[in-house]
Amino acid sequence: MLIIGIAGGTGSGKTTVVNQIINQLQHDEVDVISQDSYYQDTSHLTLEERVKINFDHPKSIDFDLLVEHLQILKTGKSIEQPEYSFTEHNRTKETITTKPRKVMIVEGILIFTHPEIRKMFDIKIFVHADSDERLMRRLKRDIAERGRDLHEVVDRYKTTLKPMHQQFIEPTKEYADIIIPNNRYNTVAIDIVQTIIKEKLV
Ligand SMILES: Nc1ncnc2c1ncn2[C@@H]1O[C@H](COP(=O)(O)OP(=O)(O)O)[C@@H](O)[C@H]1O
Ligand SMILES: O=c1ccn([C@@H]2O[C@H](COP(=O)(O)O)[C@@H](O)[C@H]2O)c(=O)[nH]1
Repeated sequence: MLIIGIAGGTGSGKTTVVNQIINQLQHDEVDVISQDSYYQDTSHLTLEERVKINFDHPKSIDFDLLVEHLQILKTGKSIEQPEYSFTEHNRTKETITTKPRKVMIVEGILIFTHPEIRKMFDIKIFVHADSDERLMRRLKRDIAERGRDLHEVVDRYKTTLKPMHQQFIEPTKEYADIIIPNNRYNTVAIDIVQTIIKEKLV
C-alpha cells in the first residue's frame, strides 16, 4: 500500500488537489482519509462549548485513532472512518467503511505535525497558497458549504487560523517531498504527481 500525505493550510486546495489526483486512477485502486474525520469526539460538550474549540491546534485531532486506522489498513483490513459534521462541530453517529487500497491518500492541515504519522507516508505533498488567497477561498467555502457567516470566519481567522498556521502548519512544509504552488489551478503539478503514483503502482 502506497500512503500519500497531503498537507497545507486551510483553503490551500488540498481537497481539490486530491480529487484531481484520484480522477485519473481506477476507482478500486485508491481511497482517501480526511484528517477532519479524526477531530476528537466531543459529544460530552454542548454546541456552545464546541464552537469555542481551537480546531487548528494539533491537540484537536485524535492522532492515536488515525495511527491505529492506518496500521489496520496496512495489514489489509478495513476500518470504520468516522464521519464529521462541520455544522455540529462533532463526529456524526455514522462511519465510512474504508477498505485498504493500493493507494491511500491522507489529507489534512496538521498531518505532518505528528512524527509517527509522518513516518508512515511514502510521499509527502504540501499544497501552498498565499494567506490572502486562502482566506478568500475559506470565506466563500465556509459560507456556502459549512453554515458559517462572514463575522464568524473572520473572527476565527484572526484568533486561531492565522496564529496556528504560522506556529504549526507552515513549519511542516520542510518535511514535504513535493510542494505544489496552488494560487492558481496547477495542472502540471497534478500530472507529475499522477505519473509518480502510476510508476509506483507498476
Ligand atoms: N487553485 C484554486 N484556485 C481557485 N480556487 C480554488 C483552487 N483550489 C481550490 N479552490 C477552491 O477553494 C476552496 C477551498 O478549497 P479546498 O480544496 O476545500 O481547500 P482545503 O481542502 O485545503 O481547505 C474550494 O471552494 C475550492 O473550490
Ligand atoms: O468543527 C470544525 C472543525 C474544523 N473547522 C475548520 O476546518 C479547517 C480544516 O479543514 P480544511 O478542509 O483543511 O479547511 C480548520 O482550519 C478548522 O478551523 C471548523 O471550522 N469547524
